[in-house]
Amino acid sequence: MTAGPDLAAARGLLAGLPPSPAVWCSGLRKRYGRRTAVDGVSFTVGRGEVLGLLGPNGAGKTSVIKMLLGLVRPDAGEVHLLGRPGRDPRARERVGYLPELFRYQPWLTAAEVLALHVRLSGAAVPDAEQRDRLGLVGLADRTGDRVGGFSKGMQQRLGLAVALVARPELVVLDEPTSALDPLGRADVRDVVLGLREEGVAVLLNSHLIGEVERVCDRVVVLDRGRVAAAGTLGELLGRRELRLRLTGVGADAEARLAAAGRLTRSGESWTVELAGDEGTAEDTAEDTADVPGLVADLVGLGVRVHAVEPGRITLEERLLGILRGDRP
Ligand SMILES: Nc1ncnc2c1ncn2[C@@H]1O[C@H](COP(=O)(O)OP(=O)(O)OP(=O)(O)O)[C@@H](O)[C@H]1O
Repeated sequence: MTAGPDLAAARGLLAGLPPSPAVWCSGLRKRYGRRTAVDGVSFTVGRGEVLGLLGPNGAGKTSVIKMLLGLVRPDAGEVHLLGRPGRDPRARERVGYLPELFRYQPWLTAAEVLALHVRLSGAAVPDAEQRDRLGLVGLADRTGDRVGGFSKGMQQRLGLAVALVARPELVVLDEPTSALDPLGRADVRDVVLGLREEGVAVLLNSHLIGEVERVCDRVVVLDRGRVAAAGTLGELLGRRELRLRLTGVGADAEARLAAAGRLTRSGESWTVELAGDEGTAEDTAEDTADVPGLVADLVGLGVRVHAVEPGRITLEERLLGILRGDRP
């Protein structure tokens, strides 16, 4: 008896399935002494997805990240990274990690730190590509300088280059912008968006909610070691709105407004709830609805348009609501 045809059939079936998620964790639990830091946390990060981990100080974010990466042993729960069990050291081969706190050997230059990490990872990354990574994080003109003389922000940029240098399929960034100036934060935002375009998954732990709102596809909110909320920004923040101040609205114009979405009115102020909106907050309402077309139609119907303003609640407002226990 040969196993050939069965094996081939099984391979065929597997090949037809979607790739395993970049991160899959279930029932993660961790106690430190009598304190429960993480209490039954489960979530996934899809391939090429940017997931934001949010929550107040001490919520368990860094503990979860360390359990995912095998740096802290969970008391319970399971982890799979890129389709391999977390216990398997090969699971971490294609994972880049920027820790919250780290220090590189101060006597090494930035290029040497990168070369060292390439060697540790076992990946074959040519020198030119390593230099590119330093350029990407804004250190192109400091490659030959010793890390001991780097500012905190420059060290964090180098940490990001280290996380990215071995061509990871999953990048875990624990507070990547805590030491960065606004320009540096914008750079990291661009780096994360670039990774998503390349199909690299990113798990981002950040207290800068605006940053999370701009780059993340989905968000997991931790509170006292548990998942307090999870979902896409569209799901967490609700539908986007278009607020208009209009005069001279006749029946035809009102019908045109109602065709764009659910309509409410208070005097001259009209609010249209835009339908079918699941994008990141980077997109504005104008991206998902034909706002110029709507305005042109209204003007054509004799309406005077005084103001048009896209809006919805911010992630910060929603996060505070979740942590206070408000219903969505
Ligand atoms: N090594 C440790 N020993 C004892 N307690 C710990 C340890 N690491 C974390 N804790 C505790 O676990 C809880 C969660 O900590 P963790 O660092 O995971 O939170 P966090 O959400 O990352 O917080 P922050 O936003 O302040 O970085 C806290 O109560 C913390 O005191």
